[in-house]
Amino acid sequence: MTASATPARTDAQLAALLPHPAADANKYTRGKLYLVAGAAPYPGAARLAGTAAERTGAGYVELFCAGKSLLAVRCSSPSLVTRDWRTWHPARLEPPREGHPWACVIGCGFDASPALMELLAETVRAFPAPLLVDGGALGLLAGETGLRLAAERAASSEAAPLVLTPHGGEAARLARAAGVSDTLDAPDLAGALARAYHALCVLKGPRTFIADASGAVELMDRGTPALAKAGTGDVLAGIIGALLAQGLAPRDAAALGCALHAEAGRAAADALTDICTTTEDVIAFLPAAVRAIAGA
Ligand SMILES: NC(=O)C1=CN([C@@H]2O[C@H](COP(=O)(O)OP(=O)(O)OC[C@H]3O[C@@H](n4cnc5c(N)ncnc54)[C@H](OP(=O)(O)O)[C@@H]3O)[C@@H](O)[C@H]2O)[C@@H](O)CC1
Ligand SMILES: Nc1ncnc2c1ncn2[C@@H]1O[C@H](COP(=O)(O)OP(=O)(O)O)[C@@H](O)[C@H]1O
Repeated sequence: MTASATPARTDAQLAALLPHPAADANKYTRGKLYLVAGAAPYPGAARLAGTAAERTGAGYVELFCAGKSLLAVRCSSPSLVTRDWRTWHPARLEPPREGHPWACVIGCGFDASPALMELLAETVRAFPAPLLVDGGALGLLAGETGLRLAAERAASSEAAPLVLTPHGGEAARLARAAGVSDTLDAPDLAGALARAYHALCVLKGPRTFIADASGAVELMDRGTPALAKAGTGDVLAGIIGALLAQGLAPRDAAALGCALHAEAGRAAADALTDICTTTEDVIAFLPAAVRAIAGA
């Protein structure tokens, strides 16, 4: 039987979640996003996620990427603080201080290299604040080791939340690894993945379903086929990551993030046509999305 998804939230409900900065804000109180992304073949994915996070209000985005991606990202996005991911050691981080929220996004532009499995494992084990897993890292998570790491994270005393943002292909891999039927309807599949991986699951597609392990599923269907372009998923990961980094609860960050992403796609398509909209345009039209939702 298909789980029934609750309808998308109203703009007024979403507007109440927008993280406007306080008058006395600084870049750390606005929220820090650690972004572990961009293997050598995919520096663009790291840049897309990072700049989308900056546009969504994160005060500080620190990007850890492959040595070979460093120069490309640094030259194209000087405001991203960009480091070699061999210096990423989440186990050495002290938990964030009160009023200085953090989050981490890992996996945009990951390939299947075994060294990246170690990076992912250390991050799932030790990152002490909300963690979003996207892109190639979802393929690495899809296996016995990934299932065990997710269960251990959920059982640890801090139990900082885990968020997964698979597209249909990534969801099928996660499902196979967990013994979940990948023929389930999307809302049921999202719920089954949430339970199997002890996570909030944002199952992306023309209609996006946000499910948690309790069985609650929320529908977001305000997108546009103009969003069917390489890299728009990396943009969504950066947007939701920035909202988590600003202290929103995972369900709220996912609902608002998906709505902003969809609305930015619509605003870009209105201005530039559904044919000509590029992934970079989706980031450029995030202000229009914020205005549309804030004006509700
Ligand atoms: N600019 C950059 O640097 C960019 C870098 N990127 C990075 O590339 C990495 C690989 O990510 P990826 O998504 O390109 O490839 P992969 O995970 O192998 O999945 C593709 C397979 O899944 C299947 N599939 C089924 N349903 C699907 C669906 N709804 N949506 C999409 N696919 C669906 C599909 O099968 P098909 O439908 O063709 O039968 C196909 O065989 C990742 O780290 C990402 O971050 C990209 O974001 C692009 C911009
Ligand atoms: N036809 C469509 N209608 C609405 N949204 C779409 C459509 N196709 C794709 N999207 C959205 O675009 C994004 C694509 O993400 P993903 O497949 O992960 O791209 P990538 O891996 O290239 O970054 C998702 O947020 C998805 O919901």
